[in-house]
Amino acid sequence: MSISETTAAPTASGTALLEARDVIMRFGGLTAVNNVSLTVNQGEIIGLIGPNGAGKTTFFNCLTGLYVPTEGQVSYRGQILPPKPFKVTQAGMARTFQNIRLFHNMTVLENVLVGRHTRTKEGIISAILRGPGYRREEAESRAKAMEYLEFVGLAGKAEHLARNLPYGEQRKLEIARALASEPGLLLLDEPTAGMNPQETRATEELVFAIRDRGVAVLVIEHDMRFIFNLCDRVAVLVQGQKLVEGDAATVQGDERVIAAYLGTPYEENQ
Ligand SMILES: Nc1ncnc2c1ncn2[C@@H]1O[C@H](COP(=O)(O)OP(=O)(O)OP(=O)(O)O)[C@@H](O)[C@H]1O
Repeated sequence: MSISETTAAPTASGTALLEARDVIMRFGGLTAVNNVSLTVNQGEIIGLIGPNGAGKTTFFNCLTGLYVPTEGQVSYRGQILPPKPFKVTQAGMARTFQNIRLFHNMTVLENVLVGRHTRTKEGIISAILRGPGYRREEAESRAKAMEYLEFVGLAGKAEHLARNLPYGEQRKLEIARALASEPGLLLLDEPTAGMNPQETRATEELVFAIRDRGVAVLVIEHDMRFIFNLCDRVAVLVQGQKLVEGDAATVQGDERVIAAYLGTPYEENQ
């Protein structure tokens, strides 16, 4: 499928990477995402928060090609993305999942190698014949994969089976696998779910380090301390709609956000 051109809007903070415009996702009579637009620029860490069932994961699925939005448009670096996860990864967006999706009976290293397949060129015939091109590429892939494992702190466990890693390390492995596709934008769906405070702090550092490598990050998270420490901007989804978007102080001080989290309607003239 071809990727068609649109115009990428450069912004004050840098080049726009992801531009979601007026995205709507309906499941029968339920509008899970209702007209949401969001831009992520190069060098940014953007947070997506909202109460349970607000539509955050559904929006992620629309961005990453798992769902075809009912309406709206998603582009990356000015190219409209085809709604196919493989094509989205190839274009430069990688993600992790709320419910960890690793190949549990494969080793840690093999899991990262799977993440590299969108960046390898040698075809299936070459792989079967194990020609020189394939062997060279395989060696390069392994070296790169080890580099990503080193980066997330799992190099010492490269030969362990993924299923034997503690939960927090499985989340790190998912991040290494996503990074192995060399994305420009990484989408993290609840990266600290199930982590203890120490692991959460380490994940915070890891996300900063990812940004410092030149990868922008869009992150869904329920841990507010994590989000407000980390993010340049935060968008709040409530019942499928974007209620507020701004820096930490703006969002934290917004009465409507507080009301949405407490489950009480906010009256405009209070
Ligand atoms: N495949 C689907 N079919 C039908 N309804 C769905 C589907 N996926 C999500 N929904 C509904 O869409 C709404 C938004 O769900 P979603 O999982 O996106 O919310 P969320 O903000 O990610 O929630 P949480 O914080 O609990 O993960 C919910 O009402 C959910 O039940």
